[in-house]
Amino acid sequence: MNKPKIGIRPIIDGRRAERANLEEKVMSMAMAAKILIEENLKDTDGEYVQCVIADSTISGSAQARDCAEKFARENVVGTLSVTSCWCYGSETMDTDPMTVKAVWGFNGTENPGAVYLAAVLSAHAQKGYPAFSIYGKDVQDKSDTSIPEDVQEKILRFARCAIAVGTIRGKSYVNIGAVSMGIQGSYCDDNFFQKYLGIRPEFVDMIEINRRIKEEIYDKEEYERAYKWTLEHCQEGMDNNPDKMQHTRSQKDEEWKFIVKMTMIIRDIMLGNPKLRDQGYYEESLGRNAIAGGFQGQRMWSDWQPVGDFSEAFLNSGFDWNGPRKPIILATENDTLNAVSMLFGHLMSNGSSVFADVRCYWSPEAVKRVTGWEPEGKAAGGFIHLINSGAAALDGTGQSRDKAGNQVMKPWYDMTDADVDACLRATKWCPASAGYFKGGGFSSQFRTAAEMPVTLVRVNLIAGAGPTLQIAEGYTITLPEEVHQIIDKRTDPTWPTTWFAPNLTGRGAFGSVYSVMAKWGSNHGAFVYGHIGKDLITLASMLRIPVSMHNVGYEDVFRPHCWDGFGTDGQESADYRACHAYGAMYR
Ligand SMILES: C[C@H](O)[C@@H](O)[C@@H](O)C(=O)CO
Ligand SMILES: [Mn+2]
Repeated sequence: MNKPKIGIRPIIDGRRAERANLEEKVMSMAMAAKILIEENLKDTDGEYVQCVIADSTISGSAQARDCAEKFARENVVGTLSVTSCWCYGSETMDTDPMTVKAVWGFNGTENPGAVYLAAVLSAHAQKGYPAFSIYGKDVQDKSDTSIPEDVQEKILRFARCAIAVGTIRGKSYVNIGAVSMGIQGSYCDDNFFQKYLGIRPEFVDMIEINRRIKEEIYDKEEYERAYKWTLEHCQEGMDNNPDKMQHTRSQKDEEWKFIVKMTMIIRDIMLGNPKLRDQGYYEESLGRNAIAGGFQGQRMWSDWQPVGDFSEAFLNSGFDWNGPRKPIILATENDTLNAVSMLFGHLMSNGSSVFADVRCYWSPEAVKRVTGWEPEGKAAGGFIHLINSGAAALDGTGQSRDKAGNQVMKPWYDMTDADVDACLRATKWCPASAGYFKGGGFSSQFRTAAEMPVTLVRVNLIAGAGPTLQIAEGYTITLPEEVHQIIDKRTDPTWPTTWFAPNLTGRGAFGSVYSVMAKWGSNHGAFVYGHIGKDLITLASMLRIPVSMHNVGYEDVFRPHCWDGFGTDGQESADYRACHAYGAMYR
């Protein structure tokens, strides 16, 4: 596979007499940027991102063409033009409308790279090609070949987000089933996926799962292994159903077998499986080139078949019976917009995304009234109950540990056997709530028992405004045991619970926890590990999705330079105007 790459364009003054001493400097900047990216940035496969450098320095349009040809062959999705000197803006710039662009101008004054930067950015702005501006805060000596820290951060953020744009381009979104319970996000918007993300939506009827189970279209050797592993590692939890609604032991035993097969089948529908080819199922073996998908579940499935919770929970986790593996994004209730939220979070963290109902704001007063406990510390302003109706990536237990022993959620490729074990031990599988889910199955029950920095994300579609993004950085918090029990039991205690306290800024949407909840765009959100709001803001600007609400500091907002041409004060409204002016990336 020709993976997306970052292309580096060393730019130079065309006057050969002048450039002799510059050639080396500009090439050394290109090389330094390549090394920085290749040594620090991993893609979602856990592989280091690759860069290509133009075959020659670029002083004008002939060399710009040669470079563009090379980059097209190499699947370059983001271009970083670098220079330490004055060069000719509109003659050297990258004019390929499909690449994401940045320019790094060396901050020195002998041969002013930053003057080129300013000039070429004005050309980008005037021609309508958004480009990110990178330029160090402090003047460097001409002989200094190091990349200052502020420049490093910008180069890496640009590269991470550009690679994400290239990773999703040309992939598919697989809707398994149709619309769940009238949830609007579950009406897959073809226009949004195709034009904003470059992703092709596809539909597969849920009956396909039954067909593959009935006709045994799955890898039987893997199934035996997966089933055995499941019996050993997945603890059955309490049956919360009234006695007469409980399924019998033998029904439950059959349901376990069914849900393991169903998980493999959904994965195979999305990604394919060469083993199916050996069984004579060539078309099935190909899969659907999915980057994400969703499962309708309620109601036409869950009214008579085991719920999809086991499948959704494991596919979204950073591991399964085969050990650590890349999360396979699968939205609950076919909420396509939450799937995109999960996808964005995954692309920025290389870890799992946890799907959740944004269910309830617990004010400090309400907590006190119901439990007698006065919230303190991070809970002092109240908190939000994140709880999906039965499925969540097991990474959300917060049981993985970093080297220092802190509880974290990790990029999947850093997960150890001990992490996997700990996540499994913290999860119970409770028979699904029979009132809601007549077909049985098992819900993943856990509580996030860790204080972790996380970012809650949601993509919305707003008539008149188009797609928008909401970002809330904050912390998962833990509550005193008794308090947790009292308020968790007010809803379905067989579901996975996370208590979330967003970081407050004292202003606007982040003036209070209440306001964060009140302004959330839908019943769902997805959280990932870390405070990745600044990465999401950069990614959203590349895809021309305005951010309607965020709690990231002004200094950390990094968008294409021309965004400032739409206003530098009220960042949100300038973002909307810029996104509308440039429009979706793929027309
Ligand atoms: C069981 C219920 O139907 C839940 O699935 C429902 O509250 C939701 O999750 C809505 O998003
Ligand atoms: Mn829901």
